[in-house]
Amino acid sequence: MKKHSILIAGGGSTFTPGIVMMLLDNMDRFPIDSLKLYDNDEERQAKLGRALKIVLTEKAPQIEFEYTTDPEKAFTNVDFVFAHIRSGKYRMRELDEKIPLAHNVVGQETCGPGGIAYGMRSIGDIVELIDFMEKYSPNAWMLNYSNPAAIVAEACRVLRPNSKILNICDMPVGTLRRMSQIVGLTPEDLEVKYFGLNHFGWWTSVKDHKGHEYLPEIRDYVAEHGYLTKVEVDTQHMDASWQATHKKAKDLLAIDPRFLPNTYLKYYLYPDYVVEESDPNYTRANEVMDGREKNVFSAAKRIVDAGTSSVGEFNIDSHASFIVDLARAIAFNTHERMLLIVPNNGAISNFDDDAMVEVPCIVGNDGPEPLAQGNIPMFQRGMMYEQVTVEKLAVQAWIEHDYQKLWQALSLSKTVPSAQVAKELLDDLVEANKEFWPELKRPDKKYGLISEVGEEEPV
Ligand SMILES: NC(=O)c1ccc[n+]([C@@H]2O[C@H](COP(=O)([O-])OP(=O)(O)OC[C@H]3O[C@@H](n4cnc5c(N)ncnc54)[C@H](O)[C@@H]3O)[C@@H](O)[C@H]2O)c1
Ligand SMILES: O=P(O)(O)OC[C@H]1O[C@H](O[C@H]2[C@H](O)[C@@H](O)[C@@H](O)O[C@@H]2CO)[C@H](O)[C@@H](O)[C@@H]1O
Ligand SMILES: [Mn+2]
Repeated sequence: MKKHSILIAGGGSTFTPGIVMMLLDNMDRFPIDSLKLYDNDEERQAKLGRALKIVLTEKAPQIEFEYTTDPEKAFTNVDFVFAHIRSGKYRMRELDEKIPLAHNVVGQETCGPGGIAYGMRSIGDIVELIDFMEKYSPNAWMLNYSNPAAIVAEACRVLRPNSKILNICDMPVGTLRRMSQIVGLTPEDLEVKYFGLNHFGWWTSVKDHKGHEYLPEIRDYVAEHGYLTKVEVDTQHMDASWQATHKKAKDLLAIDPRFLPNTYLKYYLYPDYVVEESDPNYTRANEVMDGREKNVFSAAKRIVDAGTSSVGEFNIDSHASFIVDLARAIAFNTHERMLLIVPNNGAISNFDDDAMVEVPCIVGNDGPEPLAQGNIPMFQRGMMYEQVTVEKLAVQAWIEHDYQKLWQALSLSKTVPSAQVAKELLDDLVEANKEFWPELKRPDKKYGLISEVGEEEPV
């Protein structure tokens, strides 16, 4: 079996150790002979790199391993780039969440104004990674988890339409794992139909391989418990805020019980509830910094201090298995069925061809072949059209350095109550993101000012 060479870009990510452990666990079905880490933060990456060197020396000494901040060293001679960078790191994620909340608007990593702000930081960094890959390993594939995946995917479609990059999300696989537990099966037993955008979609069918439809049974469960399962199936998402998110799915189901909702829809359908439930002084970024980040980096430190991997725990989960399965599907032409973010091109027949949608695909050597999902109903189509336009406007704003388009993107987001709030928020986000965003061209003063209440002259 051919052995592959993997680069993990964002080597200092909290998800890097899990993916490395998953690669080691899959050596019989996806053997590798070289593994490299690349990050632009030398110190952060070295903390994990030193620990992983010990793990690999003990468990798979035949794999060549290195970590580097040099793009040429990193991207040369690789078959796959697994990318999961966080432009602006947790410091900026915290602001993406807290700035909107200060305006009583949803504060979330990938949805609403926070997601748009993060997108404006990510686009340039992802394009840079693609360009490194194409320069140093022109035949490689990039499998990209870096968020916000919807905006990143649209930017790739527009800016690098022929590049071998696949944008992916672990939410559908994580939720499928929950669904399979609800009906007493495993994810491998089930095959789904799904349509939507990233973090914005619906399951229309969940069948076993004999064709039995489980959606009604899962629906009955979700109507009562959301996706909260009796036995925790997820090593990452035990935190209170995620439990609340899984539970809230029951209210997402209520608005259209024909389909099973993606949990992220809560930010669009119940934004007032989300704001009410949020603590503007302690958001998910704080929970992650105090939880996953501390756990991963302290496990790494224990390994480095002891000089052996037997003292530290790195978890593997569906996030890691999905990216490894995807690489294997491409490498060995397995034609597995997976949910990916791809140009629509008719997959959803009554939706725009040039929208980046999330649908099931068959994956082989040539990448994904999207499966037709047919027509979608008016309610979902309307919501998706609004949201995809937000994402497209944000990408155009980045490309054209256009303040007006970004203001439009924020105003159109279902999470933002008015153009007035959108503008106040945007001005705070511009200020916070000075280091990262392109400088935006301001609107024509003659038209671009909002009048204060009571300021209008009588005609
Ligand atoms: N698509 C999905 O479903 C999914 C699931 C989980 C995580 N993610 C994403 O994975 C990424 C990593 O998440 P995390 O919580 O582990 O973050 P993290 O901050 O722990 O790791 C990100 C790493 O990227 C590095 N980095 C930032 N900009 C870079 C650049 N331009 N070049 C190289 N390295 C760079 C940082 O130094 C950091 O070490 C985030 O984008 C997150 O949103 C996506
Ligand atoms: O708040 P975070 O940083 O913990 O996670 C944000 C990410 O959440 C989703 O990924 C989850 C996934 O839904 C869950 O099933 C499990 O596998 O863990 C994942 C990561 O923690 C989401 O899909 C990502 O886009 C977010 O970045
Ligand atoms: Mn995701």
